[in-house]
Amino acid sequence: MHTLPASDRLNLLQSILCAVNIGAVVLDGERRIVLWNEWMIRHSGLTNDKVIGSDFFTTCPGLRGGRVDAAIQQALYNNFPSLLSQTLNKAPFALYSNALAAARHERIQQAVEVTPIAIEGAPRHCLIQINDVSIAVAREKLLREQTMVLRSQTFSDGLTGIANRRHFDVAMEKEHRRAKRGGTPLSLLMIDIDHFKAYNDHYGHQKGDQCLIQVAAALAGMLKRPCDLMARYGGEEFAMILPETDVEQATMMAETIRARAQELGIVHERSGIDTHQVTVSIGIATQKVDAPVEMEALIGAADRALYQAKRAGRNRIAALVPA
Ligand SMILES: Nc1nc2c(ncn2[C@@H]2O[C@H](COP(=O)(O)OP(=O)(O)OP(=O)(O)O)[C@@H](O)[C@H]2O)c(=O)[nH]1
Repeated sequence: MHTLPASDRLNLLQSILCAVNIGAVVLDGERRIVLWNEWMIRHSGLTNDKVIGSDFFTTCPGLRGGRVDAAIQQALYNNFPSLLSQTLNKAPFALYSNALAAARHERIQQAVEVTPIAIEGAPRHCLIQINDVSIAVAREKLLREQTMVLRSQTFSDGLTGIANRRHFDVAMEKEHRRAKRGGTPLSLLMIDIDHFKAYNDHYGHQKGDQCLIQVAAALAGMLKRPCDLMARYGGEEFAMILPETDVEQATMMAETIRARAQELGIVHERSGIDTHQVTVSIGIATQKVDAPVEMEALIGAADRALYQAKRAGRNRIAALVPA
């Protein structure tokens, strides 16, 4: 087997340390820098004549007392290697991909590994390896953002932008459970645009869509508390979940919504009412604190109340207590 003489082997090792695409720093037992490879020079701007032999924490003062410091102690004094998670440690070393990034203080994203090194006849040293994980971090960030967008799309209605039926189902179940557990009232409003088929037939589907968008935005804008939810329940029907709201408060809210929809002044020649405006009918159901019901019973009661409001002439509200 052909082996290189010791001096050539050293040269080879040095060339490898220059060529590798990671940062490599070696500290002696006194935490003095004994190796600072080309990658480190390129990305730190600190040359070997400045760093070799110097105290590591004088050269990198920002690292004193932090996780890298603890990892170095673990390696030198306890002989334990450490891998510093990128998410917890962001970018500990002042390393930059180029001069522009340095001017903007945009550090390379880093994964840092600290390993103890045994050297024959000398106190233990440690090797610090720094990997540039900027691309992986950027990709992760993009994926997270895309997931957020997808999630919000999954829960919002494509036409009106308010919560969709799926969102309603999830929120309703959560609020129903919360009301039962906390012993609080829970109200549900079913809101339906009156004579909407006639509106579509008279003005066309596109105008119908515009009407839905306008009504949805106006009604959703009336919610005041973060746990209230207005959703498109289906077609021209909306549902409003009002946690911690008793029947009197829900009735007041429904009446305000009915009036607000009419105030929008959307012309509807076939509305069947003298003012020829788009109106809504609203069914209210409230689950009382002392008489909790199944969720389906609450939704059913709101539906029946809506039907009552329609039967009574539309542009009005009706309330039912579920049993
Ligand atoms: N433009 C538009 N129309 C829709 C949409 N979804 C449902 N509709 C229409 O909404 C209308 C609902 O009609 P109906 O259920 O008969 O009720 P209505 O005419 O509003 O009558 P009442 O509810 O009894 O006052 C139908 O003509 C549907 O085509 C939509 O996304 N866009």
